[in-house]
Amino acid sequence: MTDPAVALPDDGLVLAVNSGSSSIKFALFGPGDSPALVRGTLADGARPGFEARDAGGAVLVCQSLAEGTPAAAVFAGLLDWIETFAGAGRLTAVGHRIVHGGDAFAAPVELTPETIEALAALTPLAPLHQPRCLQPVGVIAALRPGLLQIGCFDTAFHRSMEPTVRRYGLPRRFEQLGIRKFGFHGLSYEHIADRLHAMGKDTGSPTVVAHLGSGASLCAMTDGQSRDTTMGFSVLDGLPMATRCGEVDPGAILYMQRQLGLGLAEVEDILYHDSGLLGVSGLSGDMRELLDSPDPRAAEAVDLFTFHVARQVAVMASTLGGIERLVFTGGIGEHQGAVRESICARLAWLGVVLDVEANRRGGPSISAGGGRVTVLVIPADEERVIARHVLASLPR
Ligand SMILES: Nc1ncnc2c1ncn2[C@@H]1O[C@H](COP(=O)(O)OP(=O)(O)O)[C@@H](O)[C@H]1O
Ligand SMILES: CC(=O)OP(=O)(O)O
Ligand SMILES: [Mg+2]
Repeated sequence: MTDPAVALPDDGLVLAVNSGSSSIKFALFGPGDSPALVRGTLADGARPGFEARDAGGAVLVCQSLAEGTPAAAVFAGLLDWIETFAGAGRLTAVGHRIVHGGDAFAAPVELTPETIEALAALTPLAPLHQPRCLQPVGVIAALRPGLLQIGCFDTAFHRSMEPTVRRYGLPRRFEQLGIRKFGFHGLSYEHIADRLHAMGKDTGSPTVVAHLGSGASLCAMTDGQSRDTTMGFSVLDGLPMATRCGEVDPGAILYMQRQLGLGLAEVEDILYHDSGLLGVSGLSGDMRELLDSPDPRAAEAVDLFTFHVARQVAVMASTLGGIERLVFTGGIGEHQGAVRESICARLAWLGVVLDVEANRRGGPSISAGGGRVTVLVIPADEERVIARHVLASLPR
C-alpha cells in the first residue's frame, strides 16, 4: 500500500479490531512487535457493551449498555474509554480484520471511501462476515474522521496455494468468473506461522493448523505459507462449524431447492445459521454447552465435528505429502482438551500420540515422546498480526 501520511509517535497506540461471526475482539498495541497492552471483547445486539482487561487479565472496564444500543454508541464508548485510559490523542491508527479481500486485495490497504466500497462489493462472497467486518470501519470513520484505518485480509495468506489446489472441477469459464478456493482465517494462520518461527521450530516441516472456533478450518502449511485449506470459495466449506454446515454434497443443496421446494434465501439461512453443531444437536452451536449436555444429540454433534476434523487433517496431509506437526488454535482448539483428545485418537494411524496429562494442562506441547507427529496448542492472536501490519504500513 502507499504510505499513509501518519507516523506513529513514540507513545502512539494501534487498536486492532477482529470482527468474527460470533464475537468482536479488540486489542491495543504500542510501537514495536510486543504483546497487547489491553485486550477485550465488544458486542452489539442483545447484550451490547464492551469489556477490557490488562496484560495480566485484570478487568479494566466492563461497560454494559441497554439492549438495542446501536453499534455506533458501543464503539463511541470504547474510543472514549481508550482516551481516558491511555490519554487523549494517543490512538494513531485502527487495524481491522476483513474476511474477504477477493482477487484485488493481497496485502493490507488503507480503508478509504473507495476501498471500503470495493470491499462492500465482495459481500456476496461472504454474506455473513463482510458486513460485520465493515460496519466498525464506517462507525469509527464517522466517530473519528481522519483517524487512519487499515484493512487486513483473511484471504491474503492463502494466495500461495497452487492452481490445482485452488481449482474446482467446474467448466473453465467459472474459474474465469472467480469461482475457486479462496480460504479464510488467514490472519490466524499467519500468527501461527510467526509463532512457530519465533519458537525456533523448523518451519519446513509439513504442518497442519486447526483453527477451531465458531468458524473452523484447517490449513496445510510449509515454510510459513499456505499450501491448502478446508474452506473454499465461501466460509461454508470444510468442517461443520457452530452454525455452518461444512462440506455437503452440492446435489443435496439442489435437492433441497428442487424437490423440497425451499427458496434460495431459506437455503442460505439454513446453511449459514441453522446447520453444523447447532443443526445436528438441535441444542446449541457452542462447544462448551454441548460438552456439558447429557443429551445424546449433543454427543453426536461433537462426534461429527471430531470425525470431520480428523478426516480433513488427513486430506491436508495428502496435499503436503505427510504431516510432522499438528497445531490447535481458536476457542475450541485452545480450551477444549476433550475435543483435541478425540481428534488425536482418530489420527493415531498417522502417528499422532497425545500426552494425556500435557493435553489436560493445555500445552504448549501435548504430544507423547514416541509419536511421529508433534502436537502443539498455540493461542490465536489475529489482533497482533493486524497491529503488526498496521505498524509496518506507518512511515517511520
Ligand atoms: N475459555 C473457553 N473454554 C471453553 N471453550 C471455549 C472457551 N472460549 C471459547 N470456547 C469455545 O470456542 C468456541 C468459540 O471460539 P472463538 O475462537 O472464540 O470464536 P470466534 O472467534 O469464531 O468468534 C465456542 O464453541 C466456545 O465454546
Ligand atoms: C472465516 C470465519 O469463519 O470466521 P469466524 O471464525 O470469525 O466465523
Ligand atoms: Mg475468531
